Amino acid sequence: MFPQDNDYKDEIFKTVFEDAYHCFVVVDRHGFVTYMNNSYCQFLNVDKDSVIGQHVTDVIENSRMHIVAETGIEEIADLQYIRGNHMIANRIPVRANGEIVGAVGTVLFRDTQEWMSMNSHIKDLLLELEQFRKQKRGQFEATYSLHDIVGSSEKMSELKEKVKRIATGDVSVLIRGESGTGKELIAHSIHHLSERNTKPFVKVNCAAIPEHLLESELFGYQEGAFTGAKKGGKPGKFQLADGGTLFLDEIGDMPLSAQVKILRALQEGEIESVGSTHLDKVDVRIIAATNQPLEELLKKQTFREDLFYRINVVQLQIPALRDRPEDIPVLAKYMLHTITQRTGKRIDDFNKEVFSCFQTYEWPGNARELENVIESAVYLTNSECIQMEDIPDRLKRENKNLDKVGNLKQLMADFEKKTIVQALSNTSGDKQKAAELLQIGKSSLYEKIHKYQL
Ligand SMILES: Nc1ncnc2c1ncn2[C@@H]1O[C@H](COP(=O)(O)OP(=O)(O)OP(=O)(O)O)[C@@H](O)[C@H]1O
Repeated sequence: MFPQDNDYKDEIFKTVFEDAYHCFVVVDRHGFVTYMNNSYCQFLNVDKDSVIGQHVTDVIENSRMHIVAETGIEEIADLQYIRGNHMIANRIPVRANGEIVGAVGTVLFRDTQEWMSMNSHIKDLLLELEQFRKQKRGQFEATYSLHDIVGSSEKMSELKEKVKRIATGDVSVLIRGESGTGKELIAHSIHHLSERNTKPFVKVNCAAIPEHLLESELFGYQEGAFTGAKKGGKPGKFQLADGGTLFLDEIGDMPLSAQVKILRALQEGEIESVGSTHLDKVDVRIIAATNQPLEELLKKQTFREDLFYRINVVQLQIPALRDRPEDIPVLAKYMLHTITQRTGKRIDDFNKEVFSCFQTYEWPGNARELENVIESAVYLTNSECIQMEDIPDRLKRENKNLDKVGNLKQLMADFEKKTIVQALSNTSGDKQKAAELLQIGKSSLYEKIHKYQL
């Protein structure tokens, strides 16, 4: 009981919650932060006012608070990796009138020194455990989370919101976007935010496996199934991903024979390994990715319509880098930071001219191309700031052309015309499909076709 009829209620509350060593956070049933105490804000180095109302996954690395607020299942003494350390977290659902209304989380540590010695001990043990796990599972883990996806343009913010909404639950997701836009990164993040995040994340690159090996790669094989088969057989990616997520990258390159089997696995939850006489039950969530126009493949009958509808329950479209130039500076700085951390080089900025080149270049290879350009510049440069001579000529050429043309209106019209011609050619002249591809209305497309006399 509090002393003196709760006279000091506020002071006690302040001491227990605000200034205690323990970190406290409260989220609502959708995972949005409603309270965070001073210790937690200091520890995370965030501003107290600005965290309120943010989604907890945007504030706390690897948080599972939103999952507890959704499932109502408490998690006690769970190890959570935050800011380079393993902390011990308790997450408890809050109920009111029989319904879950949110969750309270605490991160426990007494003082940094004590924690550091305990943490290094745990780190050693975890490292050892990790080695065993990796040997056992062959590194089937999602290494990236939503925190690794840099970009605050409206398009990327909307995308990240959508990722958060669809991550929990088992709905199949189709991620679309040009090469190098970050499709794999998004797939990792979905897995990370889902209830399956303690289970394997297994990637299959459908384009990289020869057709005759794809079936055994996906579904495994039994001992003696074919000449050269391993003793004891081999599990396939579906078995390895059981309970977790299977990421089918470049699904547009999947041969028809494998498509039938995948469909059965998704519909019935059953697979048949090569040489087996029985079916095995599997429980996997499918995330597929492609940069191919699947609708075109349906028409050409190289992609099954039933499989398309099965995997296309939720679609995420990742915008090309050229369509969100405001993300380029922050992405470039982030990449520079990670590359210099890895290589130990002391380079901390870009020359202004380099930035302006970055923003006018088309980036056909998207974020991957940007990453490669920065990585090569880091190796080439002699200064602490990336200079024009450190970046490839192709980036400068586009910039010069732009200077020469000068007339922005004309330049934009040329680009629009070129893009429409390209869209019409990609869709074999189908205007409805071209409008969908360009994400504009059909009547707007007709107007532009008329305007450019196409
Ligand atoms: N928004 C982003 N923030 C940080 N890094 C990014 C972002 N988008 C992409 N990257 C980086 O760019 C590289 C390419 O990303 P990723 O492999 O996910 O692209 P992809 O669309 O799957 O490519 P592909 O279609 O060629 O398989 C990776 O190194 C990734 O870390």
